[in-house]
Parts: sequence; structure tokens; C-alpha cells
Amino acid sequence: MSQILKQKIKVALIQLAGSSADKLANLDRAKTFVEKALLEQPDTKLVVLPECFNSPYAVDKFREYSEILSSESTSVKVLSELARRFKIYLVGGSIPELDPQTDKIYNTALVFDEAGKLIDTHRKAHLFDVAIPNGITFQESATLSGGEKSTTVDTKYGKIGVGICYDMRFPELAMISARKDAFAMIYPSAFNTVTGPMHWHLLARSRAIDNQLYVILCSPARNMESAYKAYGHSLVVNPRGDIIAEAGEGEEIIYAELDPEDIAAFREAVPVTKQRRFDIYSDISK
Ligand SMILES: O=C(O)CCC(=O)C(=O)O
Repeated sequence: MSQILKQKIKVALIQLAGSSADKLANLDRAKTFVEKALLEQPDTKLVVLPECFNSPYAVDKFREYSEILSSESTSVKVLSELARRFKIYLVGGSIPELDPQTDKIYNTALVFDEAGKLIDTHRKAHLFDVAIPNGITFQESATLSGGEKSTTVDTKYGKIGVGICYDMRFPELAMISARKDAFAMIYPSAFNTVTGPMHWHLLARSRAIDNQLYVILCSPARNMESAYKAYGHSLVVNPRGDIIAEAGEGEEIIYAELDPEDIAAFREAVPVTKQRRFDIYSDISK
């Protein structure tokens, strides 16, 4: 069996305290916590930050906090330096991105390699536009545009699929990455205290068992003073659908080991990856 994950690797998920209005302070906090993770568990190879970790998660703030991505942009510089310094792959959460060609704003995840190179970006494809009676109303599409691609990134350990938060509700992105042999789907996220209890664990476990790969959700810590109350509960689910690491609601770092044997063993035991009937699924790709 081909090994889609080439060796065991340790991941760290940084459940950072809710992003303040001070972008540089948020970046500094992210830096402190990445340093802490590598000090606590120096064999960590992959680090994940939450959605919109350096700006308020607010529709009317995305433009103000947005950056044009380049090697000189503030967040890229800080994240790239961290990845290079600790020789880690860093899924640097997401930040509001301004595309200077189109003047559109995106919610964009940044992926750095161990040399600090920005190797890929994922622009949130499905925008969080919901109106739940007596619950939560949010309309990202008021100021954001949706990305144009699914994202599967090559690393020296194998491939990872990347989505952002609401993207996890759409099984297609995970399925596309899984079919390209990704060993994990990684979603920087920020569910809330309404939809978190309803669906957070269920969605993570569903994407994991649909595709028999690891699913990694990294949330900000909950801040009841903030207008947007993040759910917390960052987690890692294994290919069998078991939660192997989970944070509480406060600021913390959680770690998990991803093991190629776990992927292989479960795929062998329940061989859905070999039993797909693509001959009868053509309808849904129309
Ligand atoms: O899908 C949900 O319930 C939450 C999604 C969300 O908070 C987001 O996309 O930022």
C-alpha cells in the first residue's frame, strides 16, 4: 500500500485568544505561542493557527485589516520567519487578503514550508452567510469574495488539503484532496457558540470517516467579551473518526501524533477508498 503519510509526525494546534483590534499584538501573541509549542514539544513538524487570528472576525473590519500578499507584508514576514526558524510547516491560520488587481477581499489561509517559503494559499471558498433564528446572523459575502479553487499542498511528509471553517460543511473539498492522496484536511476555523455545539465535532468526524484521513480544526479561544464568540474545542480526528486531541474553551496548545499505520490499518479494515463507484456518481459533478 502506498504511504500517503511518509512518517509519523507531530502537529500542534494553537488555540489563540480571540483576536484583538491590535494586529501587531495579535501577531506577537501568535509568535509567542508558536515558540512555546516548539519549546514544549521540539519534535513538532506542523503547526496550525486559527481563522482570522490577527484581526477581529467581523464583516466590517476585513478591508481595514487586509494585506496584499508579498514577502514584505506584515503577516507573511512574521509567519515565514517562524516557519524558517523552527523548520516547521506552518498553516498560518487565515488573514484578510486584498487582491490589488481586483480590489476584492478574501479570507485566506497561508501555508509555509520549513524554509519559510509561502508555498500555497487557500482563499475561503464558501462564505459564511447564515441567519439562524434566535442564534446567529453573519454575512461574510457583504465584504468578502469566495476563493476560486480547492487546495491540496505538497509537503515532504505527504499532501495536506486546506479549507477554512465553513468550507468543512462542503464535503467536496475534502473529497478532492483525499482523492489526490492527502493524509489530512486542515481547517483554520472559528465556529461560534451557536453552531459549534450543533455541528463542530460531527463535521470533523464526518470529513474524517468520509475520506479516512486526519481532520484538524484549529479555533480561536472563546472570549465572551468579544462580539463574535468563538467555540474553541480545537481538535484532531483520526481516520477512524476518533477524536485524538481536543482543547477546551480557553487559550491553549494541543498536540497530536499522526501515524501512517493508522491510515493504512483503517483503510484496510474498511476499504471504502477502494470501493468507490465513480461510474455512478457523474450526476453530482454537474
Ligand atoms: O459553519 C458554521 O457553523 C460556522 C462557520 C464559521 O464560523 C466560519 O466560516 O467562519
